Amino acid sequence: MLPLNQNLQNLFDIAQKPAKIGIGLMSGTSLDGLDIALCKFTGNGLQTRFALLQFITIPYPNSFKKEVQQVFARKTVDLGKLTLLNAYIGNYHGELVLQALAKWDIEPETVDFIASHGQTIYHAPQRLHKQPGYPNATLQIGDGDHLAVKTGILTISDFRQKHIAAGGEGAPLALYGDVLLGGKPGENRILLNIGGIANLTYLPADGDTSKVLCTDIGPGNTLIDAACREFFNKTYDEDSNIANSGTVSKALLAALLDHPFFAEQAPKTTGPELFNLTLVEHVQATSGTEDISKADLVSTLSAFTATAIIDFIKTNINAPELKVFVSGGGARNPFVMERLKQQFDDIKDTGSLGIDPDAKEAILFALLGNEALSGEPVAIGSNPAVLMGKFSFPV
Ligand SMILES: Nc1ncnc2c1ncn2[C@@H]1O[C@H](COP(=O)(O)OP(=O)(O)OP(=O)(O)O)[C@@H](O)[C@H]1O
Ligand SMILES: CC(=O)N[C@H]1[C@@H]2OC[C@@H](O2)[C@@H](O)[C@@H]1O[C@H](C)C(=O)O
Repeated sequence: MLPLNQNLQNLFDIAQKPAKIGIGLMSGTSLDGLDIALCKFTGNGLQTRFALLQFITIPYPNSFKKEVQQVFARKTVDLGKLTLLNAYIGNYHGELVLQALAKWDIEPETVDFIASHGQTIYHAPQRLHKQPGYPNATLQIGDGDHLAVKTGILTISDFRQKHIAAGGEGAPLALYGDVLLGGKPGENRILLNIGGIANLTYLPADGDTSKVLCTDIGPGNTLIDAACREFFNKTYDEDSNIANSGTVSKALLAALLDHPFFAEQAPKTTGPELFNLTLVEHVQATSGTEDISKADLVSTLSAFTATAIIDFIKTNINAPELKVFVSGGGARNPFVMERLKQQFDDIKDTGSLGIDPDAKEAILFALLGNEALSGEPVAIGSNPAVLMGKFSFPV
C-alpha cells in the first residue's frame, strides 16, 4: 500500500484522536464580529462531551462592516467586490484566529481543527426565490483554504451546502448541536437563539426525535439593528434604551405579523433578504403608519421580534411545563426578554445548561467539525442525516 500524503496522514491521525481541540467560528447576520470558541471534544454523536476552553468575540471595525454590507443580502452586487471579499474574509478570519490564540497563549500547532461558518451573504431558500427549477440555495464566503494556509490548521468550512444537497434549506444547523448537547429526558425544552434571525429547537421530554422541531421563526435583532443604524446612527439598541423611550404601534405590529412567512409551515428559514427596512417601509405604507416616530418604530420592531417568537411557540409547540433556554445577542435585549418572560414561566439563558449564550453558535460549528472528522450521520426525523463541511489543508 502506498503511504498517505502528509495532509491525509494528518487528517487520519486527527480523526483518530480520542480527544480533539477544535475552534468554532461564527460570523452571524448581525455582522457584529467574529465569534471564536476553542473547545475540547471527546466522543461524537449522542456520546459527545465538550468543554469550552476559551471564547472571544472580536468586533469588526466599521470599515469592514461597510464593505460586507455592500454585498450582504443584496440581490444585485458588484461581483468583483464579492470575489475579493471571499478571499479577504478567509484570510482575515485566519488572522483573527491567530490573534485570539496569541491572547490565550496557545500555540496553533496544539489545535486540531478549525470549523468555520464563514459569512452568509445571501440565503435563498425556494420559499424566497420562487424560481422554478432552482433548488434551495445559500452562500457563505470566507474561503476555508485561506484560513488553513494562514493558520496552518486543518480547516473545515462551508457546512450548509451538504444540508441543501440532501434536501434541507441549509439552516438552521442548530438542530444537530441542540439534539447532541441540549436535550434532557423528562424535560420539554426549547433552545431559542435570538441572533439576527430568531430560531429554535424543540426537544421533547420523551426523547422522540420524530417530534424534534428546529426552525427559523422570523426576525431576531436584524430589523431593530437596521432601524438603529438608519435612524439613530447606532449599531444596535443598547439595553433597549430607544425601544423603551417609544410606544408600540399596534397597527404596525399587527400588519407586520400578518406577513405570509408566519403562516408557512415549519421548518422554514429566512434572513435579512426578506426581513429588511424595505419590507418595513412597505408595511408602514399599507397600514397607514408611516408617520410614527423613529423611537416608536424601534419599539414596534422590538415587540415584533418578541411577539413572533411567542406566537410561534404557542401555535406550534403543545407541550406542558416548557423550559425555554435563550442564547444569542437578543438574550441581552431587555425589551424583548421582558415580553418573553411575561409568557413563559420557566425561561433562562443557556448558561444554565453550561453553554455560554454568546458562544453557542460558534460551539455548534466546532461540534459540526468534530462530527465531520469522526461522527456518523445522525437521523433526526426527516432532517437530512449528513455529515457537513469541506476540508481545507494547510499545505
Ligand atoms: N445590551 C444589549 N442590548 C440590546 N441588544 C443587544 C445587547 N447586546 C447585544 N444585543 C443584540 O445582539 C446582536 C448580536 O447578536 P448575535 O451576536 O447573536 O448575532 P449573530 O451571531 O450575528 O446572529 P445570527 O444568529 O443571526 O447569525 C446585536 O446586534 C444586538 O442587536
Ligand atoms: C443562512 C444563515 O446564515 N442562517 C443563520 C441565520 O442566523 C440565525 C438563523 O439565521 C439560522 O438559521 C442560521 O444560523 C444558525 C447558526 C443555524 O444554522 O442554526
